[in-house]
Amino acid sequence: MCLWVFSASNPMDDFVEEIGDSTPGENAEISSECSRKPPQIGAFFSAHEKDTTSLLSVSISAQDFQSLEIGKDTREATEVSSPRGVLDDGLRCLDLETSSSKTSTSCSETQLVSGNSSRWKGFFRFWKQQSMRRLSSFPPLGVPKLSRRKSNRETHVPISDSTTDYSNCYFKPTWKNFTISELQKATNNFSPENIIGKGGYAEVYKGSLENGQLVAIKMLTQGTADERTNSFLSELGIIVHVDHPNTAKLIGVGAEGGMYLVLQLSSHGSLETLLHGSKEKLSWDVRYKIATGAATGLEYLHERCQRRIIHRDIKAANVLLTDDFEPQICDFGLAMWLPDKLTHHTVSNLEGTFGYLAPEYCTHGIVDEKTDVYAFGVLLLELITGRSAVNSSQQSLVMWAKPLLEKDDIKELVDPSLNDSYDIKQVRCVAQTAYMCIQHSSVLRPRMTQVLDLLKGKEMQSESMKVLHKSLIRRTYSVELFDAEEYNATRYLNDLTQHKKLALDF
Ligand SMILES: Nc1ncnc2c1ncn2[C@@H]1O[C@H](COP(=O)(O)OP(=O)(O)OP(=O)(O)O)[C@@H](O)[C@H]1O
Repeated sequence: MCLWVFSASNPMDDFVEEIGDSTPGENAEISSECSRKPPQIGAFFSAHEKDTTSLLSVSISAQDFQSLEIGKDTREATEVSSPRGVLDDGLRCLDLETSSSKTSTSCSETQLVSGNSSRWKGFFRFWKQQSMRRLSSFPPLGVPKLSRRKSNRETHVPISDSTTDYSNCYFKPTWKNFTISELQKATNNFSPENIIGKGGYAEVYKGSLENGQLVAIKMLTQGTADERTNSFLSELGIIVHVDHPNTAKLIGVGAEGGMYLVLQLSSHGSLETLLHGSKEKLSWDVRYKIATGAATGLEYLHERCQRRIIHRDIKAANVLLTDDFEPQICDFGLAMWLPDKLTHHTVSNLEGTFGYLAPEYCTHGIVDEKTDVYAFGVLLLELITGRSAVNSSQQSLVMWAKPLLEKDDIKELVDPSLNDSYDIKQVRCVAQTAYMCIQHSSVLRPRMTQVLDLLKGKEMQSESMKVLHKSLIRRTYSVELFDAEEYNATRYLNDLTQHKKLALDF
């Protein structure tokens, strides 16, 4: 396996070092060192340029924009793999450019990396100018337009050096810019009765637009203005980029008097509510549909989307269900891009949800597709067992289910409320898939394409599945020992408790 590690002893020195073949144990050591290092700045600016352009049509009031400006001090810690990081870098380049004739090292490095940087400077200058002019909403005809991409490989970069030359902008946004009065009208003035969900960052209201369309309006409520702006831009940057039947759909945004995302309403709400908070129990057929649909959505994010996206908060509360129980992955607030060249990214802040956090993320802050795969394995266990990821006595579902999975004790695993009405073959497939997804060692977890094969009982048809299967069977004594020593059950629970305590203290 090839591991790429960022060296960041000086955050300005962006370079990637190939470490070479390494065992999981070696990976852990190297990554541990990485996780203490600051995130890279500006290195992947060019990799995100297409996505950043999506933000062109978002109107940000001058006040909101000031929040971005005030947030400069915290930018050093911003992950460049997030759309927010990309945006911040661009703005910083612009600030430095306008305030000083000297160009900072990070900016010049950004320019070195990005062959099109001058166009990007143009874009940010343009965007900043528009915001400074207090354009609370772009008039439809004034919106700079870029064409929507036609294929995965096509790029339409809209910005030329002539900073406000609208004729060079081909972007045609597909979402609407809502005024605050439109949103108030849709939600009966944000009546508490219209609240359909609450998360750690937002309240979500059911709304009805003038044309009768039902929507979910996500109003960011938590954190400082700065944090809200960052979170809004991060989520927006990702959600405008994704387009799949199994991901949430954006209808519009509102940036007047707050920050709002207007989403297509998923009439059945979240899987969490249906699975754990409803008297009516989901049938096995619906659960299996949700398992395969959510896997398809996550596979799209990881492998089929134009840029690889790591969701970082896969959980039952972030899977919405449409009229016909089609699952849609939502809440891209923590999502980040993983540039093609990299196998993983390390983060310094532990974010996510207890019970779904992969061991390597807890210990080393490593984020890659496999951290999502682990969380997806927990979600599969919830579907089979009907139990929550962490119960009221803080018992982890993984710890409870693992011995039963190893004994293939399906009867004990399955949600008793299903009353034996389930397809045993399907349950076995889902259970085996979950087992592989929750492996301690991330290299032993399948990729999402393999997860899909496994869920459909096709594992032996695919070559890569056979390899993975063999590697699982051939787990050597030393690998087992590594897992046991590196991250045993007790330590996992200790970590969970510690993180929870820290979160509460904070
Ligand atoms: N499009 C939608 N249709 C129906 N319900 C929705 C929709 N979007 C969100 N919800 C409901 O609102 C809840 C919170 O939404 P969301 O997860 O986006 O908020 P958040 O504050 O970002 O959450 P988190 O704390 O997980 O980061 C969801 O679990 C779901 O119940």
